[in-house]
Amino acid sequence: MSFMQALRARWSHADSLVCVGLDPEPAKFPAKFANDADAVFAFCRDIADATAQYACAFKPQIAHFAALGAEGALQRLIAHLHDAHPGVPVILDSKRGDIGSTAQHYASEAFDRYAADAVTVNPYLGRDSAQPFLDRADRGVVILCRTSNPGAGDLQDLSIDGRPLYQHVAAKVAQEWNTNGNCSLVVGATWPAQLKEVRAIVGEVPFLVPGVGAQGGDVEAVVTNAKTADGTGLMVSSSRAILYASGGDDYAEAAANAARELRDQINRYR
Ligand SMILES: O=C(O)c1cc(=O)[nH]c(=O)n1[C@@H]1O[C@H](COP(=O)(O)O)[C@@H](O)[C@H]1O
Repeated sequence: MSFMQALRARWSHADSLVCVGLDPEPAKFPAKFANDADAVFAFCRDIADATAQYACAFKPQIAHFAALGAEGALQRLIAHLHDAHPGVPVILDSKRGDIGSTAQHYASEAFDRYAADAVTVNPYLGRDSAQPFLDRADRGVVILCRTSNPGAGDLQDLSIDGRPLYQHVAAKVAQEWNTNGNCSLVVGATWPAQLKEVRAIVGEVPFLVPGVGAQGGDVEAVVTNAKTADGTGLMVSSSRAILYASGGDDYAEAAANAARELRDQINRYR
């Protein structure tokens, strides 16, 4: 099953548009992990197992593992996600982008080494830099469009031919890069007006929407501005607000509650 098929099936079967972000920060782990040499894997596994029923996707963020020298834990975690939760697609958040000959290796890293179903990609180097990812028709390519951070507009809002750069990215991806139907776009939850504008440009192309929870994005505004006609089209991603909902022994239960509450809040506006 392709990433897009899996995502659509999951939206429907789990009745959820929640993407659970897996961004391990050992300093925030509960005390019981203090002497656990495999804490990064064990903590993320516990969170994933507790939240899977509320998730349309998982999104491990690679820098959180690589900075700790924990790439092996990331590899085992993704293998565990596939084994234990086979219907839930995994998006590797690595925001890659480089000349084509190097990008091939980044695509292989995401899809062959880590066995991710989808990967985040930075489009700044242009079409040939994204091509090795786009060519993997069964995998998802999640392309940065209007990011959630405060400085998103520094470059993404620069006006070119009368409209901002991020709108050019949206139009190019939807009309030219999406020949395999495997593209989605990152648009931050912190920018409701831009969510609406991009939705109007790209039709049914799915959005990855980070920025609810710790970054303060408004769930109602996200869903009403960015859902598709059938009330789907979104992977609303939250990491810290789920992962660190409790610093105590009830961390997994608290994470499950946070994911369920986010699902329910989203579903109120679909
Ligand atoms: O591509 C992403 O996932 C991403 C894009 C973006 O515009 N903003 C953004 O926050 N992210 C990622 O989404 C996650 C947000 O984490 P929380 O703010 O803790 O929910 C982090 O892993 C970020 O790297």
